[in-house]
Amino acid sequence: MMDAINKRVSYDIGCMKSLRKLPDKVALRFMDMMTRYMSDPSSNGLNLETVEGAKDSSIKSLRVDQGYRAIAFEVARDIMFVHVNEHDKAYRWAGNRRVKLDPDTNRIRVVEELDVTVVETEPQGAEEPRLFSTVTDKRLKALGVPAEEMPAVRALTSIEGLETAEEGFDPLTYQILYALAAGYSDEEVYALTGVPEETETAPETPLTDLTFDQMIETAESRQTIFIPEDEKELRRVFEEGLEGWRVFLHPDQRKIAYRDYNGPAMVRGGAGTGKTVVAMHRAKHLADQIEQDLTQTGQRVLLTTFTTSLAQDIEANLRTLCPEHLAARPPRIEVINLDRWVSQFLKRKSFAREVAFFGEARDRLDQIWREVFDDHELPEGLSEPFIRAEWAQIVQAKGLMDQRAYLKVSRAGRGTPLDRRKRAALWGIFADYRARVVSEGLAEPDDAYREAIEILSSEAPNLPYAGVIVDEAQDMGEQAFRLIRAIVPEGPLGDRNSLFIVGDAHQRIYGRRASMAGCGINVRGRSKRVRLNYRTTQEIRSWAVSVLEGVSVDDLDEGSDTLKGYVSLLHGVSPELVSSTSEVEELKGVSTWIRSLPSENVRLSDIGILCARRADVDRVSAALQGDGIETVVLQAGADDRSVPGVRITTMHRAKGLEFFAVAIPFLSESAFPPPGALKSAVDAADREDILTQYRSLLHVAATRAKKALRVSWSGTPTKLINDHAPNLG
Ligand SMILES: Nc1ncnc2c1ncn2[C@@H]1O[C@H](COP(=O)(O)OP(=O)(O)OP(=O)(O)O)[C@@H](O)[C@H]1O
Repeated sequence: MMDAINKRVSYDIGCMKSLRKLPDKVALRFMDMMTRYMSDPSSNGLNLETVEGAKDSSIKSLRVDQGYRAIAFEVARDIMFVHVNEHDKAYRWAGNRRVKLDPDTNRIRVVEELDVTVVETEPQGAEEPRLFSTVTDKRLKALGVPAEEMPAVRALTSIEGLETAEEGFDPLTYQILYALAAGYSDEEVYALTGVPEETETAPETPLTDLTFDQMIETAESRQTIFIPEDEKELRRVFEEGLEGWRVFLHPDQRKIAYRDYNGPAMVRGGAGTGKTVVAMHRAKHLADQIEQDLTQTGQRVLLTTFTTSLAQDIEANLRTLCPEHLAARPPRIEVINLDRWVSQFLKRKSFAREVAFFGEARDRLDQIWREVFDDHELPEGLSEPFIRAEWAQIVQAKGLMDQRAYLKVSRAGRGTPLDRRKRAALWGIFADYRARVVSEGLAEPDDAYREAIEILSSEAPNLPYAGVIVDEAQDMGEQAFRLIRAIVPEGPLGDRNSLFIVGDAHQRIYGRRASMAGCGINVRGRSKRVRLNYRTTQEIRSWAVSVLEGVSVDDLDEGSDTLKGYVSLLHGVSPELVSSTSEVEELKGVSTWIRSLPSENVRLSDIGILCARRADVDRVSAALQGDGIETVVLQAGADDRSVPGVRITTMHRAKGLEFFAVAIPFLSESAFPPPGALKSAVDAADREDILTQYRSLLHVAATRAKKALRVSWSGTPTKLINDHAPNLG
């Protein structure tokens, strides 16, 4: 007999789901027993009893209270709970179950060995069409359905029947069957379950050799099995309800987050594929390493984003995922948006100039440009907006400090060519502008980044960062990445686990662009893609993708990316595309749509109305309020969903958020892109860039919707809505 202290307890997703159906007091009692056992196994031993007549001798029952039993498998040092139910039902459930090590899917499976004759005599009637009658046994097996479950699969006649029978199936089998019933192709089912296709190369360790305690730890098993690290984590997961993602990662997500890399790594993936979740788990993994390795004491992980609101959301979620790392003194994880990090760093270094991120300081920069333009003659054929764009997109983005560098620089991507003479003339203007900015005690954000890079390179201050994780990488420019590289430079001992970069260039909405290689960050061979969309239905996703049709998108490095090969976990209704005759009618339509959403499932705070322009936000808010609908205009800072009201905000601010239902109004030709945006285009190439940016913005807005999307315009719709999008005639 093994000592109780050495037992490891785990819970499969079926156990968690069965608990949710029981009275609270039973679930609480079970939680209490299990957390007490975990905190002190020797004084709170688990009295596991053999289940008489069970097919599998490792199946055990545990008395939760007089009327309820939990069912577990006890194999060597592991106790894996799989079900909790009323006494008789629990025993009946346990009778035919077996635990199975399944090398084909690299998982622990819990299967029911059904007596075929029992299935045949079920009352559905022989003529009733079977749900999977067109799917062969061979195909089901290849997708990951174990032979033992085949009779039960064959007996199913409808999706509803499948849903009712969920508890009867192994959790992975259920996922496969559900996807098949919903019409997924085999390749899509593989993406969903993470089961490797047969053509993939065989793993190094033959999986057949794995024992139960090794098999339960695979990334695949852990898609459906939760192994708590301590009683605090167990309590958190029980208490928070089944917030699936916190514990049940997709195998690809787990493999990407929980491993070592010999250098910078990158994760790409379309909207809603759980990139931010991976970034959070990565932070936890690195912080766990810091905690366990005494030589790293005092170190921390920097998790940085482009926007403030995303940093706040991530910090709040990390407080449930790994509160101990944030509460440690000093904390083992720091979450902050990069602009803020730079400001704080420069302040500590007594940088005297004010960084013009927004507001009055930015107005002051506009004023300086006006003064400079008054004092200089513009080179022939070049406009003021062109010169300002050249400054921002070339000189500042690339950190050019002298004329020589500017004369040599590649201006790839800029439409209007500039010969040497024009460049020299322009440099005179740029140098004057820069001198005036400095003498006014101001700095542009790119100046601040450059300054910080210089300080880091020359002083090599001993920053406490063991690694940096970057979310929303697509919106960060070259200087930002040079800075990130300077925060954790490659050291004499190498570059292990230094940088972890997460992003999606399809969602680039601020016009900045950097290539990793160009910034000294080599991710070659360490670049991964996550493909399963957890947020948005297949129907909404494909509409959102159609908006980007024909646009070529980079992979945040030197290559290109595509939105092909993604799969959504959910199916639903197609987006509603609504044409109105006037904006008043359009807004009335939005009110009616809000009222038509099922109020028993959808809180007002789960509805988002997303507008291109700030001015429209207030207009929509006033109109909805006029119709008696409560609204909340989102400002900076985290969104507290317990405050009631439909959320109204800009498409930019909505980045990183998600809503059950989203409406995007004012997509008429004259309003989207807003006329002002295109007026600032300095040449044809710039105009193309702006259009792409607005396509991405619409893509971002549409992919905030989980289940329902309503897109509307009055008059003629914007050209950015693709002609062959669904429902558009
Ligand atoms: N393994 C998982 N199981 C269940 N839900 C998940 C899983 N991974 C992510 N999710 C959920 O999917 C949604 C999208 O995740 P997340 O915000 O991390 O995606 P993202 O790729 O960063 O999206 P975007 O780029 O659009 O901002 C969230 O609701 C998240 O909780």
